[in-house]
Amino acid sequence: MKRIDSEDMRKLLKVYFIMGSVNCRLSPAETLSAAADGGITLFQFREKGPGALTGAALLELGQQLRAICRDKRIPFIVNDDLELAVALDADGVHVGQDDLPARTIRQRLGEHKIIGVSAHNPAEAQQAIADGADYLGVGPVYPTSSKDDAEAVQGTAVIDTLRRSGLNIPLVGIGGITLGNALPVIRAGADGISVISAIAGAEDIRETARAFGRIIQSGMLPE
Ligand SMILES: Cc1ncsc1CCOP(=O)(O)O
Ligand SMILES: C=C1C=NC(C)=NC1=N
Ligand SMILES: [Mg+2]
Repeated sequence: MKRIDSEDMRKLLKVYFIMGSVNCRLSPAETLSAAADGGITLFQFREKGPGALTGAALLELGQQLRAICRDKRIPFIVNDDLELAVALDADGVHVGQDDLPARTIRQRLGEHKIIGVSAHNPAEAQQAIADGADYLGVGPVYPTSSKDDAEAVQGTAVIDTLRRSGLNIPLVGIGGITLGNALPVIRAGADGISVISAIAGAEDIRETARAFGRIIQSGMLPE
């Protein structure tokens, strides 16, 4: 089996929804189903922060969300936890700079699984690419309240800098992204946007996900 093609990876990154039980207004299952009906292109199960589930409850929620993604034909990514990803037969894993290196994940999961790595500068980006990452998560682009240990807010300049340094790897922006500020992230060179609260906390989850899709699609069109 070979690695995912980068153009296919770019398509998956367009509207990349991330969530865990602590982020949801409705139940996680209702939230994910509505986001999926709104056309999200990729999902990441990220059970983290105060009140996050652990043990059997974590596994059960993961199985429930994995089943929804299988049903809706949306690839299912697990944040941080390689063993949970294996237990849930996830399509991939996303790791930060303080998690297992992508090289180790690749050896454990094999070529056909998706590996994403958080990067904040060209050096971290280059290392992730050398380690076999399929995409980078770059941010926080704007202030966020969904990650209590987020690195410094960098604006869209961080994406611009990575692209100007010649990096062509599939890349998604993340951090405080809303319908109102998503387009600059695309204009700076991201292949898509990654969102927790703007979708999970939305009044109308399906319509909000759909609106992100329209913005990304329109933002991609040449002027
Ligand atoms: C996981 C993560 N990594 C950088 S910012 C962030 C949280 C993004 O959440 P939100 O979209 O609600 O700002
Ligand atoms: C920290 C993160 C950065 N980027 C992505 C896509 N997911 C994450 N969990
Ligand atoms: Mg992490």
